[in-house]
Amino acid sequence: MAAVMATATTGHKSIPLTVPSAKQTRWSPIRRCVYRREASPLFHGAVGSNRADWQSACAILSSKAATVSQQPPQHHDAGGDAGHHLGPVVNDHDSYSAATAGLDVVPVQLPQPLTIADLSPAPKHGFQLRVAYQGVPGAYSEAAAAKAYPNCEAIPCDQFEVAFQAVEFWVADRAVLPVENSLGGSIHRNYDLLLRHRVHIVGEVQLPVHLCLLALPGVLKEELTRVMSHPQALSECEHTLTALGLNVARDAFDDTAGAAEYVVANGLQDTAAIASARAAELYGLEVLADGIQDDQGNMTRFVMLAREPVVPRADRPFKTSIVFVARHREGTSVLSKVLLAFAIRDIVLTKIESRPNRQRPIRMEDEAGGGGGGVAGTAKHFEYVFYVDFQASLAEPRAQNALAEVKEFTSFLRVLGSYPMDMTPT
Ligand SMILES: O=C(O)C(=O)C[C@]1(C(=O)O)C=C[C@@H](O)C=C1
Repeated sequence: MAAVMATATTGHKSIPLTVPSAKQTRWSPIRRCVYRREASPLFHGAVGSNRADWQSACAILSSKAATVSQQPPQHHDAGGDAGHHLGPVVNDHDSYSAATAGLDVVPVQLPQPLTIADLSPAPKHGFQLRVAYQGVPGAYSEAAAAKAYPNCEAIPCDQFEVAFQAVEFWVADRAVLPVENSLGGSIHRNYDLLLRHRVHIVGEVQLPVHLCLLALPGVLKEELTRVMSHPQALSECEHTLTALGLNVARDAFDDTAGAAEYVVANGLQDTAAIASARAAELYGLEVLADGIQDDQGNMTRFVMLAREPVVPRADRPFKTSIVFVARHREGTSVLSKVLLAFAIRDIVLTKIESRPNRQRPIRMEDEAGGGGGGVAGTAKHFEYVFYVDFQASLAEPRAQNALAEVKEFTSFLRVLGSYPMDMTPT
């Protein structure tokens, strides 16, 4: 599957562009895509509708200016034709045009995912907040970015880590990344990356995830031999897929919208993608089934990341996220001591996650309870890094006192962020 992912998301490279507007859209080269004429209702009023604005605009915003004339994809050299401000058309899979031929779609330019190679130097930009997300346009993460920062310039990234680095290297002002889903559980990769990167959680956003089964126009459900999507999305609808009679191969892909794009790019008549209705619009697929998530309340929680923390306040509901490693002498009882530090102060814990402590994955303990040396009768404990979210602001003395106590039991403690809770009605 790795090869599949590489083709879809890293086959094209971003090229620096010269644009007359304030922005330098390194992440907005041209590529062949398909696009329906209707603008998405998701993103309102964020960009002008003239062609130059549209070409210099970001992923999300370009959808607003969707009414482009039917025209073949154009080829330009970077910096060649200043009047067009287009990067080169990247067409390393000519099957794309074959696949789209005959479909009721028009070519469109969508931004390319930022790759690790695109991260320096930081581009100049105007006034819009630049928000990095993982995936391609039409991904749920793009919708989460738009919900978190309604008029933002959304920057697609091909990997979670690239989105982290985009913020660290000032290519983006924020990143919006998924951390957990109500059905599929935690997105562990992002927990691990939170520890490795010097960014702060400055907010959270919860997004209802409405999954659709998408296929090329004319394809029937009965013809499908494979569905592909982000593993999280596949796990969110596994029972419904079976109930729909789709006991077919399920292939993992980098992101939901990327899977949709891949189906179109390769003209796959026997493969469906599980992705958003917006991805169907963007890439010209048909919705075979709508709302196929196993639970209608399916929800993904994203965190907003920035270089600087927000100042904690006590006048509205806040959440605080911490990560810690137990002190060895506390042994395995440290977790209960930490939990008690919150419980006695009436602080609600909303989430606990444990991840392997890769610095020291195993701890030996002999029968007497001390450090063992690999002799007979030595217990081997897995060592963890614990992530805890609790419902209080760092501005509150009870939270400060709880953390002071937690510090006693831990060899490492970091506050990942104290930030406003997402209180938007579902
Ligand atoms: O693939 C996407 O569209 C994403 O935004 C990623 C992601 C995830 O990582 O959980 C986000 C929300 C959905 O729950 C499924 C997938």
